[in-house]
Amino acid sequence: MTSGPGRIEVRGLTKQFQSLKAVDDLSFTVEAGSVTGFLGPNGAGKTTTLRMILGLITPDAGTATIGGHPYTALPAPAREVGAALEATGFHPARSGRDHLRVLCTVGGFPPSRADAMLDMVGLTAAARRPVGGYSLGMRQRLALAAALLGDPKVLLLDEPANGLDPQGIAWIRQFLRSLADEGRTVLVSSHVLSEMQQLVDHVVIINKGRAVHQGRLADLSATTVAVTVRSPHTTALAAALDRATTNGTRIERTGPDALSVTGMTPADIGRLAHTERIELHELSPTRRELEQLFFTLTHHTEERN
Ligand SMILES: Nc1ncnc2c1ncn2[C@@H]1O[C@H](COP(=O)(O)OP(=O)(O)OP(=O)(O)O)[C@@H](O)[C@H]1O
Repeated sequence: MTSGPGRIEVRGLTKQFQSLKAVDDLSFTVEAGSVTGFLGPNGAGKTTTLRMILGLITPDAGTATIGGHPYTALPAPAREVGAALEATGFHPARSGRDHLRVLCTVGGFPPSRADAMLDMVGLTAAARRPVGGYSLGMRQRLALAAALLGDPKVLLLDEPANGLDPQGIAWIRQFLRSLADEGRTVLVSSHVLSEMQQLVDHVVIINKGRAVHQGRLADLSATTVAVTVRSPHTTALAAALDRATTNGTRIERTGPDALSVTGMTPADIGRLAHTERIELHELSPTRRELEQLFFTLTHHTEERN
């Protein structure tokens, strides 16, 4: 099997808890150099999948590999994969710095990594304070620092933006982007889709344990992009658009001087208006929010079930 370094491959992964199929024949691939959002509503099976990728739960069927190997078969897993599954499990009386230094000892990393990572996640000022006094956002940063200690090629983060304020979300967005730009694989789960819109470039969307969509976020938005067109001559414009349309084009009148056009680019519409000598007052694409797309996708799967 050929597999690039850092590529995560999930094939037919299935896990049943009593009568509940938490993960159901799930397959997806995450490439190095990207930030991929692993998205789905509460209970969709995201954490269970991450735990199976990390060898913490045994699947009933299917495989999950990192760089072509199951996690448990990696020669130095802590140096290859960093994971932050939940920002709990910290000893409340221990300082953030001591917490990371313990992990350095366990993982065989030089103790200097602890301070370097605290600096990287912006926790240097709080490094010597007990973790018990940290906010949820600070714990998220500490969990991220812990995941990065071994300088791993692959990062698996479960809801890393949870508890961060808008400034923190902006920070993590840039931080994860820079990690991906260094060639790392970053897989980030979330059920808060609005947080992910600016953060990820690829998405794997799951619902009830099954994949409902995967691909580039840009492609997902582009498929449903609508163009708002304003003109004092909407009737003439609609007629011209109608003559020029292909199968996938939809023209809706959204106001006395406005049309919404799906299936044509702003450039196509502008060119046509120019040729037909129709005055335009606005020509703007309106991308559907990820959240709205997500509800459409999960609603469709529910209808199928
Ligand atoms: N150990 C377990 N025993 C029984 N059921 C479980 C167990 N772990 C998870 N589940 C159930 O499996 C389903 C999927 O849970 P999972 O935590 O993977 O979802 P999730 O997408 O991560 O959700 P959230 O966003 O709420 O964390 C849920 O219905 C959950 O209650």
